[in-house]
Amino acid sequence: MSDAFETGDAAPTGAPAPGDVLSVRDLSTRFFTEEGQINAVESVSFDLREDEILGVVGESGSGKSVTALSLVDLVETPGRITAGEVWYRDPDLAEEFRGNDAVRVDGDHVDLRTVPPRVRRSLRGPSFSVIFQDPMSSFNPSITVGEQIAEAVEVQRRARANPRSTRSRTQGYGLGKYLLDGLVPGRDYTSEESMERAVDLLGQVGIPDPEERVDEYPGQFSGGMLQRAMIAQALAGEPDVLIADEPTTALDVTIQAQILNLLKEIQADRGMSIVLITHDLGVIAEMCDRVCVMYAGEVVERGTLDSVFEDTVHPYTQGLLGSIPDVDDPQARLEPITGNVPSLVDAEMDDRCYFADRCPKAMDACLDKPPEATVDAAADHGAKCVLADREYDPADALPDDYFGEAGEAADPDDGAAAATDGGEGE
Ligand SMILES: Nc1ncnc2c1ncn2[C@@H]1O[C@H](COP(=O)(O)OP(=O)(O)OP(=O)(O)O)[C@@H](O)[C@H]1O
Ligand code: NI
Repeated sequence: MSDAFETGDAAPTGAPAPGDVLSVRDLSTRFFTEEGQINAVESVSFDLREDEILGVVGESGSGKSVTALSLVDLVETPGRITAGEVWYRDPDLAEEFRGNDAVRVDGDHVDLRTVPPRVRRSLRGPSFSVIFQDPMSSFNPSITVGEQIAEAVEVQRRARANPRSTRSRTQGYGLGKYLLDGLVPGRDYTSEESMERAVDLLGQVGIPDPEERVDEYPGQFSGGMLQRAMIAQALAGEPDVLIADEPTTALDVTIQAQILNLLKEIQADRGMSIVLITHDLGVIAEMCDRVCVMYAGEVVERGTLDSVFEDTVHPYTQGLLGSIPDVDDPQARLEPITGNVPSLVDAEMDDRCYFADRCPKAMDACLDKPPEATVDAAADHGAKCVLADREYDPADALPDDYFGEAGEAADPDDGAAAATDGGEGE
């Protein structure tokens, strides 16, 4: 046991367990903008277990994507990870850095925040892969889909032959924003073998006639087919962890279901772990083993799907659950959570439960920031809410107008956008 966790307040979920592929501890990511410091991710902790799908859900602007980018070290300026640990299980990597004073190693886990950036980059593809909402912007339109997948295969092949050396230099356009520092892949870059593998992968993700489609350009693919191609590309490196950020949001409902099924199959066949980001609790219910609910940059409730859905503690989670369309009664009125997502500008954030101003059960006690309380240890269920420890008593409710005008219509697209001057550092 290293001293890596002797960092003051106890991380809610402790040291990484052997079955955790990823253990995130107190991760914070900030954007330092002219409007001030934006607390996009605030002390987030969770574990990703072997062979599971972990859902991350929350309204727009709750920090889901920035959390994903933080995991793969792709936060761009003016953003920066300001605190926390990202423990990744990799026995070889752990062995390589054991005894290195600058790198935190714990058993088979390595804190990726402490390894050299070159090593972190080298893990994208073979260890982590990311798929995004919009496959169109992630493919280079002037290179065939096959070549772009073959390039990802090549990257992986070279990485195997030459661990942690030049692989990032040659990473291609395929995953666009993600495999950043690429040269333009071309025929001379992609061997026949890797093209064959690309055909193979396209077949595996359910693209008909892969031998022909491999030579087509991204523009010739439908949105659903391109999303499949993107998944094929993400699989090229045979990653342990697949991070899927709203992978179906841009697709129509039938195609959405197909892509989600595909992800589920892939997960089961390969025993990989998936972080599935969505704003749709219905998708979470279909897909996930465990769930993290995010609000205003924080994980406000997390645990096994059953426990979080059945013994819901946080009124925010309850609100999200209340807004799932009922498949049996699609005409039923949904109840959106009223009010807006809060500003994440540091100077504007009160030191209280961030949901209190929208919460139907806000009490005096909510004016202090609630730590994460255990709801059900066996279900790994915790909530940052005073209701984890006590029953709601209407007698304790804050006056209706406590936070000013209540009952504004929910508008998930604005809210966090409102920013003013006067941000200050930590
Ligand atoms: N480049 C940036 N500069 C400044 N602020 C940013 C930047 N990127 C993200 N943010 C802020 O970080 C916060 C979290 O954004 P994030 O994209 O993670 O939300 P999300 O939960 O993924 O939302 P959505 O469901 O809309 O994708 C938002 O307040 C956003 O404005
Ligand atoms: Ni997002």
